[in-house]
Amino acid sequence: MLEFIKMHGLGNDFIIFDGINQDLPDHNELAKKVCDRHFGIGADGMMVVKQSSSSDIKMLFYNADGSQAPMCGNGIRCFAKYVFDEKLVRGKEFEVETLAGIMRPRIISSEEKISFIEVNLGKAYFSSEMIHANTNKEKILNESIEIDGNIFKISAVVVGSVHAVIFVDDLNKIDINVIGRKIENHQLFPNKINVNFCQIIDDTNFQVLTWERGVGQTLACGTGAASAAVVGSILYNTSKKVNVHLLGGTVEIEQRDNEIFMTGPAEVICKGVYYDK
Ligand SMILES: N[C@H](CCC[C@H](N)C(=O)O)C(=O)O
Repeated sequence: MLEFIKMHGLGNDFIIFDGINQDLPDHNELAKKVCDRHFGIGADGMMVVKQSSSSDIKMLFYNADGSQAPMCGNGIRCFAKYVFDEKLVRGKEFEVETLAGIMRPRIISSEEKISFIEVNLGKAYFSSEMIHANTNKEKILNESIEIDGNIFKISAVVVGSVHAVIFVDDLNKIDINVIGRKIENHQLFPNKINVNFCQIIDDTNFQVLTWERGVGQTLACGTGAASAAVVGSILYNTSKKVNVHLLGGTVEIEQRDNEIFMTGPAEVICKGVYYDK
């Protein structure tokens, strides 16, 4: 039996296991099983808490299909609430080691069910090499790609994880289940990519639809929202502080001192034991 907590950030939901005080089986297999919405607990992703040698604590993240991802924005807010509430870290500001480097959460308000958390996500990177993009171009910024006869202007960026950002005039015209999947698996991105369709409402408000690598459509993506905010400020000179509205709610993204800060909720759904065998 494995103890777990289920949480969500803006409807992007996760199972978290303490991997310090209990032994866990193969993480990739476990993620696939617990995230299954019919035969498992049901979630978009799974996180494991581990001890870190370089930071206060370490987060491992897995998608619902069992693949490992470097980082998750909504996930790390939930992770931060969990390790703070369980006193696995000391203080309201701490460092979390992830495969994408060190992230710095700060607990802004803390209640049993819901807390608000800011996370310093670090910098955005555009190099095609980091994105593992199949191109000679140094970066992919507002490049045209054709999907089913339609041209999309795509930008690719690393903010914790890899993201494609596509600005469109009208999100209602996007069939994300078709186009999201095609861009995720496009030959330009041999390692696949998360996909964010973005409509600018005004200088400080974006609407974003998310398609996640290894999951499918989700209600929100924190690092995707941050990617949209960064690309928007470069291409359209939008504000350095924007509210990104997603299907599951709103996250605030601020760029200051060359770093990206994400602020939003983390909410507990339930705790329980998972019968692995
Ligand atoms: N939902 C997450 C991102 C997960 C990224 C993952 N799907 C990948 O394969 O990179 C977020 O809130 O930032």
